[in-house]
Amino acid sequence: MFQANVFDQKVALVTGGGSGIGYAIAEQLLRAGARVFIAGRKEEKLKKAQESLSQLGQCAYQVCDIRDSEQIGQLVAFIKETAGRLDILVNNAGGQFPSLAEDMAEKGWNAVINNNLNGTWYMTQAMAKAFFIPQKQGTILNIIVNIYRGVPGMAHTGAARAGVDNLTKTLAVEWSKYNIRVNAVAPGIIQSSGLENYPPEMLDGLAETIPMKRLGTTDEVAWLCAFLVSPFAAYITGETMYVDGGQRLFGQQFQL
Ligand SMILES: CCCCCCC/C=C/C(=O)SCCNC(=O)CCNC(=O)[C@H](O)C(C)(C)COP(=O)(O)OP(=O)(O)OC[C@H]1O[C@@H](n2cnc3c(N)ncnc32)[C@H](O)[C@@H]1OP(=O)(O)O
Ligand SMILES: NC(=O)C1=CN([C@@H]2O[C@H](COP(=O)(O)OP(=O)(O)OC[C@H]3O[C@@H](n4cnc5c(N)ncnc54)[C@H](OP(=O)(O)O)[C@@H]3O)[C@@H](O)[C@H]2O)C=CC1
Repeated sequence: MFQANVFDQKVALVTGGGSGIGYAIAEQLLRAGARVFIAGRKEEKLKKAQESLSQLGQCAYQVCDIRDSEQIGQLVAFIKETAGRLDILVNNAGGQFPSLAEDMAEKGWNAVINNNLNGTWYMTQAMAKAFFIPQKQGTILNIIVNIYRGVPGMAHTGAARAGVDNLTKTLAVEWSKYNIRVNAVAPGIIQSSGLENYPPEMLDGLAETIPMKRLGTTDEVAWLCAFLVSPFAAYITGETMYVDGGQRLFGQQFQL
């Protein structure tokens, strides 16, 4: 999408870069010249992704659970040792499970809040303190979900992602003095590995509930992400952009 040198000398970290949307984001950044680190919980997945992404440029992986501060500290050390700096953080790692609000166990609620809100925060604060604030420069991009009309059928993730949406605005203001931009992207329903976590019957007829009558692709999300972390978006901060084929404005989101 960009010329090959847009991210020359830039170092990026994509959490959840071993699959789906995160992989597509890593691919776009590499194609435009960035050096890219990917992180996730499953080594086998990361290794396979890194092998294929390395055909496009410098790519390394590290196992890191975004909920674990010790592992985040090890990731900071790894990036410092191997690249010496970080310019771009894409908080893409996340997930949840469908459940009616009244059926949700306390443990399940906490697991989803911890993964999507706390994990994103731990990673953001650690990378800002280690790199962006001392460098007086950095770009953070948070991947959330379509929260425009709430998230019926997944109240836990709606609450967690709305927290990240608001954090995006707050940090954009607080950290503008360090020349750090903070934005978010809210994908609609995207044809990616992530959808394998949902029963196929939940996906039946879903395209009809979207004005564009189709699901999005991982590239269509990644193109927007690459733009938002690029110098072409230098004056955009505190913004959440939807890439959803108009879904947020139209029709029924979930069969409840
Ligand atoms: C309409 C169609 C779908 C539209 C999609 C909308 C757009 C969004 C799409 C995406 O986000 S795609 C990405 C999808 N990827 C995932 O969702 C990842 C899947 N899940 C996980 O990563 C993990 O399960 C978790 C949610 C982060 C939780 O992991 P953790 O290891 O912390 O907890 P667990 O020990 O697994 O579970 C704790 C607790 O949570 C409850 N629970 C977990 N899974 C389910 C489930 N499938 N159904 C019901 N409840 C669940 C449960 O209470 C667990 O405790 P125990 O009962 O196991 O003791
Ligand atoms: N696909 C869709 O329709 C939509 C997806 N999204 C969001 O986009 C993001 C990417 O989803 P998608 O690519 O579709 O799905 P995937 O399930 O393929 O991607 C999720 C990634 O996050 C990683 N991950 C999850 N939890 C953790 C954790 N605690 N620590 C580190 N890594 C973690 C996973 O890696 P590993 O298993 O190795 O830990 C995986 O690579 C997610 O936040 C998702 O919720 C938002 C809206 C719609």
